[in-house]
Amino acid sequence: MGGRKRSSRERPQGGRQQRNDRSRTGERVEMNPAIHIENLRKTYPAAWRKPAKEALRGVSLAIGEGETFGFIGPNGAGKSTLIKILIGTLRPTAGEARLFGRPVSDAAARRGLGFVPENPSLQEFLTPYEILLMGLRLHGAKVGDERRHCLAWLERFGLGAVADSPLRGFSKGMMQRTALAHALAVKPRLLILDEPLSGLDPVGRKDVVDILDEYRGAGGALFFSSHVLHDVERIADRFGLIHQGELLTIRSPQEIAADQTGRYVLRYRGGALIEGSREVRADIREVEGDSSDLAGMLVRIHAAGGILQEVKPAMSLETVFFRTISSAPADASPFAREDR
Ligand SMILES: Nc1ncnc2c1ncn2[C@@H]1O[C@H](COP(=O)(O)OP(=O)(O)OP(=O)(O)O)[C@@H](O)[C@H]1O
Repeated sequence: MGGRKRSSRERPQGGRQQRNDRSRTGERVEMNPAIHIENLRKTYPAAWRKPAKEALRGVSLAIGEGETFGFIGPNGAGKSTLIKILIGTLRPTAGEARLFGRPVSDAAARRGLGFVPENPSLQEFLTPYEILLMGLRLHGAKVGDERRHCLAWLERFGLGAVADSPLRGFSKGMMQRTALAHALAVKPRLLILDEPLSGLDPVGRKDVVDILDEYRGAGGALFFSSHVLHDVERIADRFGLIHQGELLTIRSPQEIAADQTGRYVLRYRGGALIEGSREVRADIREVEGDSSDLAGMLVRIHAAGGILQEVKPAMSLETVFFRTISSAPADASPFAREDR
């Protein structure tokens, strides 16, 4: 942590120390990127009354040191399968996965890797402090005063007051925050997070996004999965969309934003309904219009006695993203409704 924070515009895509090598997918990549995946396939074998399942169908991807990559996809798309292969707990059926140039089957590849699964299961008789301390020792992280280091991270995640209380009785969000603190405390050069915000309340989500943004600003590589684009769009340098085991597209937030249609929704409170507006909740109204008419809409809302609450693009980023890579109508988007 620490160090000067860079904005996503300052940061080169693909992370720092980029060279002009090209992968088979045509991306500029480093010699030893944080993650390198080549034509990865995974088929779960058939089981009793269950046919074989092709969960990954030839995924190729390179993520540079210092890059933040969001892996987005609906339920069952293959996100967790790919993450399990990356952390070495699942063997691919075919293809190759490397961390910092080493095959994931090599234990040394995982040195400096911080990982948080979707539903972390932590030993309930341990305290958050003990969990973090174990992580430091396992990773051989050199931090000076271990207790102070661990407590600083626990405080960062709002767990300072319960640092020495057994995890028994912790809420799902507190477990998630303990697991995230554990992953960050080991000073990882690569963080892999499966649905890092699941189980967190809105305040917890914002805190975690801020902490991840800081980690990313200090140059760490981050690979996270999510089915909610909205929460994590701020921190990713690139997003990959996976659907039915195939990586359909990779885009930057800037490219996604450029795909917006130029139509906006203005939400206002009170006053009268203006032409084209509709009441979405008691006393809350929305009107949609073209960006060229934004000023006009504001004037009409003001004249009707309304108070502006929000201006947002007419389509959610998730809808734009999905439309970009698919001819499916927006309504058929398989993503979580949370993002709307
Ligand atoms: N152990 C398993 N045996 C058989 N099929 C599996 C197994 N694990 C996952 N699958 C199947 O593989 C596909 C991909 O699952 P995966 O868990 O990777 O998706 P996901 O994108 O992480 O989904 P979610 O967002 O719901 O966690 C799904 O169809 C799932 O049912």
